[in-house]
Amino acid sequence: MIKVGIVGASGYTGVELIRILSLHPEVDIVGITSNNHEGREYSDLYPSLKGYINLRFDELCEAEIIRKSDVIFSALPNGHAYGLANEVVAKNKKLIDLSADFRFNDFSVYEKWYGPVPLIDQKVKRIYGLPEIHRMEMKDVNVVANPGCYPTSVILGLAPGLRYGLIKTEGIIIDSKSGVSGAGHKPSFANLYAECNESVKAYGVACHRHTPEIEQELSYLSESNIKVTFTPHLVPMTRGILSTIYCELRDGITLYIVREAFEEFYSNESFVKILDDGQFPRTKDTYGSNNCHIGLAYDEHTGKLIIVSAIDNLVKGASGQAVQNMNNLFGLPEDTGLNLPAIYP
Ligand SMILES: NC(=O)C1=CN([C@@H]2O[C@H](COP(=O)(O)OP(=O)(O)OC[C@H]3O[C@@H](n4cnc5c(N)ncnc54)[C@H](OP(=O)(O)O)[C@@H]3O)[C@@H](O)[C@H]2O)C=CC1
Ligand SMILES: CC(=O)N[C@@H](CCC(=O)OP(=O)(O)O)C(=O)O
Repeated sequence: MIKVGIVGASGYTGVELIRILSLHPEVDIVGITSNNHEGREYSDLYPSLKGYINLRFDELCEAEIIRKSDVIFSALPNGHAYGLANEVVAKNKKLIDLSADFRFNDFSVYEKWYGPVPLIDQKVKRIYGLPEIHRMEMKDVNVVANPGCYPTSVILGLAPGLRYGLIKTEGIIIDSKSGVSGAGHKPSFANLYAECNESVKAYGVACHRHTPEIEQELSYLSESNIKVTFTPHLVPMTRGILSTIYCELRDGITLYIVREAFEEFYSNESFVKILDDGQFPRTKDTYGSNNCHIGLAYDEHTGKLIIVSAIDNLVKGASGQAVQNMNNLFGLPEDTGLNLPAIYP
């Protein structure tokens, strides 16, 4: 059995990790930490998991959680995973970090958008953990940077078109919408019921910190320097991300060619589903699952390709993808413990 420790287990991605891992056939959860709930029974905080986990929260002690675990999931806010990574490397264990701390190839990009980066052990070998793109490079790493929720939906939506050179690299526009759980469980005025309910708002317009993450991976896929227009929106629902992406086809490329390319690119993937012609994703159809649904259309009027992609931000956008990465790190079939359809209706 793989011994798993979860730091930041009391947050929304933490509780989703425990929902998934408590049913994983190869996992034993050996330790959970929180900032404010030390000593408290997990199911006392989250009764939905009563009978599935029988642990109390520990105070976060990096050395202790690393000692008893084979792999640590860090579900802490940005900026907290560096110390853990250094210790993990020293003790020859693995870290899957759900924050943005290790997502950037160039740490100066992180510093510009998030803040200072402390000294990192040169032996930290890390990878951007979007398995559909990077699983082959995952073998020898000790730190997996789990992707952001918006970037997951966007990169999966654009990967085949860019990898096969079917779409133009300039002028890509991304309109994304997220449920409120994307902001975590930390209370904030902006996320109060009366602020979010019956309201939709754009935020982070022209400055959201997921823009450079999206650009890094799209540039990698297309082997060029891609800039995108990315606008996220907050919508009054709990879970889910829907991204609508507008781009231009290269000369001679048709929707038929694009659809064939998407189907081929994802033909061996367990979690990415290309919808039939004329069908478009709904967040409801991915709710609680690790699936990403993608729909495609060609707008004759403007000559644009429109790609619509839906995920559950807490599953494929965070904890499900993290477990997918763990399965890869430990040589298990990638869908182990994850092969559940969405909850519907
Ligand atoms: N929510 C989402 O959809 C997604 C989130 N992420 C990323 O995953 C990470 C976790 O997100 P999420 O679960 O939503 O966040 P939450 O705010 O819900 O949970 C954060 C967790 O970190 C703990 N924590 C907070 N501050 C500290 C601190 N200073 N020292 C130690 N522990 C601390 C909290 O403890 P306590 O409960 O005691 O406060 C809690 O366990 C973040 O980096 C986020 O950016 C990535 C993709 C999607
Ligand atoms: C709705 C909402 O607030 N969403 C969050 C997404 C947070 C996240 O997952 O981002 P990192 O892991 O990169 O910090 C936001 O826009 O900040």
